[in-house]
Amino acid sequence: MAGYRAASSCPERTERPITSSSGPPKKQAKPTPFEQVLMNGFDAPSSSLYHRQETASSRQGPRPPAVNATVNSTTGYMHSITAVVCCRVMRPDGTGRQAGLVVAARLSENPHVRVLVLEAGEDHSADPRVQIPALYKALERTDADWGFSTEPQPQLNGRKVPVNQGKALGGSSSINAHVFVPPAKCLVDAWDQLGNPGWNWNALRPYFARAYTSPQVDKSLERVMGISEWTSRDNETASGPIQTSFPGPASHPIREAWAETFKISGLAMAHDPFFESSVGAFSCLASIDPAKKERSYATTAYYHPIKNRDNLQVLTGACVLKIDFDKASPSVPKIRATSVQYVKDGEFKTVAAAKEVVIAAGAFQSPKVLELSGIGDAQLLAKHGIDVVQNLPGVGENLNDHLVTSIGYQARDDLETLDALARQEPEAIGQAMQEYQSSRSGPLTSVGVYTYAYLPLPVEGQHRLRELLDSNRPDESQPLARALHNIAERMLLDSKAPSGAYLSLMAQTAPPVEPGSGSPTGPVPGKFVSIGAMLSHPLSRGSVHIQSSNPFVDPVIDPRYLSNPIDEEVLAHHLLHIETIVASSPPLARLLHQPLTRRDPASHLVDLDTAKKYLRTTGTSMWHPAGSCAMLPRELGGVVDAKLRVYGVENVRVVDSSAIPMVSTANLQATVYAFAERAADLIKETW
Ligand SMILES: Cc1cc2nc3c(=O)[nH]c(=O)nc-3n(C[C@H](O)[C@H](O)[C@H](O)COP(=O)(O)OP(=O)(O)OC[C@H]3O[C@@H](n4cnc5c(N)ncnc54)[C@H](O)[C@@H]3O)c2cc1C
Repeated sequence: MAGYRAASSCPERTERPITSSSGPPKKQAKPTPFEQVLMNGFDAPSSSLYHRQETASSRQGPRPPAVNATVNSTTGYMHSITAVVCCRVMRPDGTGRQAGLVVAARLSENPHVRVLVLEAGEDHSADPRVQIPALYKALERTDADWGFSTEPQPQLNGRKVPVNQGKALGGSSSINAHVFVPPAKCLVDAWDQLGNPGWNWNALRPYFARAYTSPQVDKSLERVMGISEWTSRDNETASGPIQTSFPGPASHPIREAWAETFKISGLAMAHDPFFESSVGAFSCLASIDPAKKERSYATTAYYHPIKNRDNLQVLTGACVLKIDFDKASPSVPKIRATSVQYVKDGEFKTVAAAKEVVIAAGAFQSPKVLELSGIGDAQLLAKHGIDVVQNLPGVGENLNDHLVTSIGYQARDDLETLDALARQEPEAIGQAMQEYQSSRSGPLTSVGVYTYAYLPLPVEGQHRLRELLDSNRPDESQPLARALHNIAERMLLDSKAPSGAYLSLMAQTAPPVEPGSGSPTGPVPGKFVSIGAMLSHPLSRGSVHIQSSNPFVDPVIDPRYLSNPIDEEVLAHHLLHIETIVASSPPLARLLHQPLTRRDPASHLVDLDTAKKYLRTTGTSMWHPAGSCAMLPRELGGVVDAKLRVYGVENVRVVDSSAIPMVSTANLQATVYAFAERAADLIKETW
């Protein structure tokens, strides 16, 4: 560790001394008592579907571990194992992330395999903010969150966008918003078309069923829940560890109104979207245990039931620094990982990797672990004085994420919404707390997102889009961009393929506000239904790279949102479509105050230009970064092959959202669970 640069020589933005924590203090890290959380730490879902605006005072990076000593010990845990040792590095700071725990749980089913998980964060499963669904926003910028932000985004008026990532056992699944939705079939099939044989919908579908349990629904409720016309459901097969439910009150009128509204335009989802997802509207699931009304996630569902296995060790507060390798030589044909360096409790340690290292540090930090270990673009590594183990320029590239924004409409007075909680009204909080404590009911049982729709590009956008597709076709010098463009072209012009994912939220949201614009800056009086649209399959590609060889420095995250003009055009059309649906469709419009009243006057969209302007002002991350260690052919910039093995290295894999080459159609967690489940099978096959 002596080689790390002194703090003062590194950029001010993220560089911190490695001997002490710096930067503004975070919110209290210790779980607060239930009442205190509600009264003091509650940041209601509405304020909140999307992030707060980045401000100087809100920027708090992860606290670096206090490192005073240079210790290089070998734990011995991975030594002299009889059969296989999988040192699973669930990310450099630990192994508790979402995908990592799935793989650890599945691999350790074999008693002859010993698995070590290293997770930088702690186990927060007893924290009420993790358990109680509506409190997820209170975890932002706490010790359970890495608290990253992007570089300024030119297409978003130069804004830095907050991009949270869970720093906890269970990773982002411990702080996420619970929405549990599958990708569309065409999206998963596109992974195969990009050169990943066998990664298609038919192969992946059984792994969703292995990951989650589909809830039973009383027949008499199916109509009001908007699912009575599903010809098939995933109940028969889906019985995995993650418990799911239809969140919120079963008979909330938004469900039926939403289903009816889209049915009128021929866009009802004909079946359970986990069965065969295409286009249409549906009532969505949440990863909330239907009996306990608590978060069900990687830690509680995959790890807790097996935590006493003799062959599984999980270390929290263990931040991975780098992987050590035996370089290739005439006697060693391929580079081989030999050990992993990490820091825990201020001590540097090394653990031998007898079999494999599985990196699962998430889309922002798996590239960081590889680069710090000497795997990445040779020029970048040389710039930071890191010895090149494998020149792999795709590491940290191809970052893609969902951009989202929403429009808030004033609701009818009798509609149940979460706005009073969003405003932190003491009476509403007291009542919600009482309901939750006494009967596990009421507004704290969900985040207020009950319905989704996967929709194709509205017809009126198709002509202009064809022109844009032609004029922005990448040439042959950009093979990955060209391949993605060809896939997008097929999907965007196909009425059976979604390009936008819509959701309803029973509360107002507080998107970023431009000074002097006249838009409200915080929660306003009244009840609201917000309708959001996210860009399902972005073409814009960004990057995430180290900016120093010091492992305690944040990576530079630049998603380059909307840098491809096709993305802006597509999402602007979907935003306009929200206005069309709401204005012209009685089932949904009947739930809203008439004449329609928008929370923010700037969201009154009249044409494509106003929609684009609103998007640039308010667009933000939906927290679904993917693709930065992409599973792709090496000549397309791939980092791992279709068995998730890092190119040129014998025994290192990446299994997490970073390996997913194109982000899911909507929220990512269900896809990550299925991806990790399949990865575990692929790993087992080779042992
Ligand atoms: C605020 C928020 C809300 C979200 N809401 C939803 C939602 O409602 N529905 C949905 O489907 N998806 C949602 N997501 C996205 C979803 O949770 C993620 O896509 C998914 O959890 C990613 O899993 P992963 O395994 O790739 O990475 P992660 O779950 O982020 O795991 C990475 C892990 O690696 C650890 N780590 C990193 N570096 C190191 C290191 N050097 N050493 C040791 N450990 C390290 C991290 O601490 C973390 O635990 C949300 C995400 C966030 C952040």
